[in-house]
Amino acid sequence: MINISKLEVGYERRPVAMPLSGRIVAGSLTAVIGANGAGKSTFLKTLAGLQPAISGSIEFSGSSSKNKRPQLAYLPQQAELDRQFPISVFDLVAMGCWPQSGLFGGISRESERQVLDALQTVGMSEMRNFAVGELSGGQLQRTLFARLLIQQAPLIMLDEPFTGIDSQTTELLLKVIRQWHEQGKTVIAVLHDIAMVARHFPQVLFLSQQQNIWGTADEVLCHFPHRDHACILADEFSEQRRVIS
Ligand SMILES: Nc1ncnc2c1ncn2[C@@H]1O[C@H](COP(=O)(O)OP(=O)(O)OP(=O)(O)O)[C@@H](O)[C@H]1O
Repeated sequence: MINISKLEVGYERRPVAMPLSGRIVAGSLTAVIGANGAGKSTFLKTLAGLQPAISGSIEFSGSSSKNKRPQLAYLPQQAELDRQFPISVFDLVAMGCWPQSGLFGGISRESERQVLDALQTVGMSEMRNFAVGELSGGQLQRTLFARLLIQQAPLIMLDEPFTGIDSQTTELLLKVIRQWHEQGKTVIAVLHDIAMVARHFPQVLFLSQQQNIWGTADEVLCHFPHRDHACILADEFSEQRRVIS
């Protein structure tokens, strides 16, 4: 369980969104939505401990040591990745074993098998010796999901995992997310496609400069008259069904 209280996220003491309070229940599947610049990525980075909070608190309960961030797997936006880093698909996925193997340790037979299994799950087995720089956006995203798979973290955070990704890859990766959910992992994903959120994400957090709304998909998405839209525009939000701020 993650308890969030009066959390302000932003840069150089300047908040980029309204203070946020709520909780993320263990095993839940949450979409974070909002217009461009609403603070979704900043919120996710703050939750992951990659960005300091301006004020408020984030408490993790249920992990072995009280209020210690549990092991988490974080997928940044593709734009933040260095595609030219000289590494093969196999080695990029094997980096997910570092917590077990250490930075300079070779990977065990068992880890090697896990890497190959993960590559198979995302349909990248035959490209395992390709350099990452040679991959298409969809192939790179499959590879990064394979790395998330072998990290075996109970908490998974995904920042716009489907932006610019082809529909076949999106369907495959949505299946991986569904499996994580069935295994009881907590998954939080920043998304833009409301129709996809409505279909696949039971919990939704809507961030905006004016207010935040957090609840079930029905509670939150009823504010959007065009639930079949593929993107969220700030002026699409309907005030009439306001629930919480
Ligand atoms: N490193 C940074 N330093 C200062 N301001 C930043 C930094 N990164 C983002 N911002 C600003 O913080 C605000 C929120 O950015 P953020 O990336 O969290 O929004 P977002 O909701 O994820 O947007 P998008 O949907 O476009 O990815 C924006 O106004 C952005 O310009």
